[in-house]
Amino acid sequence: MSVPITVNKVSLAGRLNNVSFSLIQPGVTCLLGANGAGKSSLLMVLAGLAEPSAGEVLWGATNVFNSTLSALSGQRCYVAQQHSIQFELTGYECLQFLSPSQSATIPGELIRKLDIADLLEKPVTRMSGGEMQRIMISRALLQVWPAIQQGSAIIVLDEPVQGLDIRHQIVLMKWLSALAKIGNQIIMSCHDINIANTFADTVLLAKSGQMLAYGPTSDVLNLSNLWLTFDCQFECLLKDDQRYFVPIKNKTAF
Ligand SMILES: Nc1ncnc2c1ncn2[C@@H]1O[C@H](COP(=O)(O)OP(=O)(O)OP(=O)(O)O)[C@@H](O)[C@H]1O
Repeated sequence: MSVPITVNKVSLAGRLNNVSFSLIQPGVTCLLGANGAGKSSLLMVLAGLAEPSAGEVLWGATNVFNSTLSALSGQRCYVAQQHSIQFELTGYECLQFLSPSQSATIPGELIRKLDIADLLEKPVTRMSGGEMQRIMISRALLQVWPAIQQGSAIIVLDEPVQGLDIRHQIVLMKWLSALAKIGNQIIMSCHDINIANTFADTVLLAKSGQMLAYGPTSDVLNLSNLWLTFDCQFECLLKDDQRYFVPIKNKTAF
């Protein structure tokens, strides 16, 4: 059963200022904004990992910060923007080590969608950036696998397509869309406007720690909002009824 998320007047000292929005329906939500806009800060608050100095985050009727992290960990997972694993663990050991409550079996669907079969025996210290990213996303999804099957997981991903080649980006985003269709909430940051435009049901636009706009992707992603968000002018191209946003060279505010 899907979990609605309400962010109510959230502030985080110097990083977020009075942010409010709600995600009632399950879906893929993309958070876009310039460097330093507050995307990672907001995702950490949403995931229950950074307590706001004011305001509240509700998952259904539950105030996230009245729950313990162990109580939250079966329902929500989180992938950080940067990873640092110093140990000589294999991909398989990394999944097991970081998700000790899981059985030794890694679901075939997870292995196929993240394309990690060849990474399970490979030490993470010898993985490429994109390979490591696929293992870290797998680890997070494995943590909440039973909730994902029930359509009640909250999946918080900070720049999940960062470092992935285009094929892995598309396979991942299509899969996340399918997981959202069975009730899961996917909330992710992204620097690729066209990934958001193609796959997101909802877009949040952040600027200077505040929410500039949020709502259905087709409403929120428009040329004036993109200018306000990024200080960069875009052109909108149409092909087969699909919009593509292309930045115009030499049309930035700087
Ligand atoms: N741990 C921290 N303590 C205090 N301020 C922080 C901390 N982490 C980030 N900040 C500041 O908060 C602001 C928002 O940072 P945040 O990482 O949330 O931005 P972002 O939108 O994710 O940026 P990027 O696109 O570069 O990843 C920045 O000004 C940053 O310097």
